[in-house]
Amino acid sequence: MANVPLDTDLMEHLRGARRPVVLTGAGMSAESGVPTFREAQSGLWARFDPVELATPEAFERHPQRVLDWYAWRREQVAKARPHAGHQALARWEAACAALVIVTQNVDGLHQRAGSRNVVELHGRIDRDRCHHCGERAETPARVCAQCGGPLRPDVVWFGEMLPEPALRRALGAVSEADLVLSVGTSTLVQPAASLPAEALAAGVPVVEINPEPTPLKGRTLYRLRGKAAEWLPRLVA
Ligand SMILES: CC(C)NC(=O)[C@H](Cc1c[nH]c2ccccc12)NC(=O)[C@H](CCCC/N=C(/NCCC(=O)O)S[C@H]1O[C@H](COP(=O)(O)OP(=O)(O)OC[C@H]2O[C@@H](n3cnc4c(N)ncnc43)[C@H](O)[C@@H]2O)[C@@H](O)[C@H]1O)NC(=O)OCc1ccccc1
Repeated sequence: MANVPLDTDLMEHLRGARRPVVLTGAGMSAESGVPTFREAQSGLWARFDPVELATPEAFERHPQRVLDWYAWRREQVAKARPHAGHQALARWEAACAALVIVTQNVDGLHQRAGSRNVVELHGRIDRDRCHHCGERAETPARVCAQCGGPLRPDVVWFGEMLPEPALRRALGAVSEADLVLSVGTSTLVQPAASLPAEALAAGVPVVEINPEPTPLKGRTLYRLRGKAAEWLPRLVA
């Protein structure tokens, strides 16, 4: 990848972008040691499908199993450190205050790298909230201080609606964007996956960074085959 010359057209879009939006998925955190959603099932969790564990139904049926899975993932996130790709995006934000990062990741690595304009579509794994009343838990506890309900990670589970303010900010940013990057996402989970597709439908240049092919296609799509920590530092001055 390193010696692949960068398309001049693409470089012009990067240099000229005034309202860039960067969409990130699990692949953005892979080089920081956080396994992607598809890879998260190793060792004792190998026999569970993540899409099944990350549901309100699984929590109601097997609360301890779901809490143990999140405890395991929290350890990995706590050990992880932002990589050169996260740092490049933080540098870009410092140079272009209008840059918005819209992430599906729940690990907070963008903020740890210094990025501020981060929209978290699927919540945060290092916080708890009440499964019944939604109240955030300030301190680690087993039940909600407000209603006594069970506490669970403050993430969006499959079948649950995304936080409305975050979704509105993401849709707004993409509708005003003059450049979109789609980094480390398989673009299979909705509604996040509709964001790069909408930008392409509007003829906005979209740069995809992924070592693997994804279903994303469109006239203004630039595919950069490779890894986030390798490509992003090359794209950002
Ligand atoms: C599986 C999928 C088909 N299901 C859905 O999309 C569902 C249901 C659904 C709604 N509409 C639909 C329409 C059609 C079909 C299904 C649906 N969506 C929902 O339920 C959403 C909520 C979705 C959010 C779920 N929560 C997550 N996370 C938080 C929890 C937690 O983390 O525990 S999703 C979770 O999985 C997703 C994983 O996707 P990716 O991030 O793309 O990661 P993945 O592992 O798949 O791929 C990694 C990629 O990186 C690449 N890569 C690897 N290494 C690198 C590298 N080094 N550099 C760059 N790239 C790299 C790989 O090649 C790969 O391409 C992320 O979003 C992640 O946040 N809610 C909802 O729609 O509510 C209203 C509603 C409700 C009911 C019914 C109708 C409507």
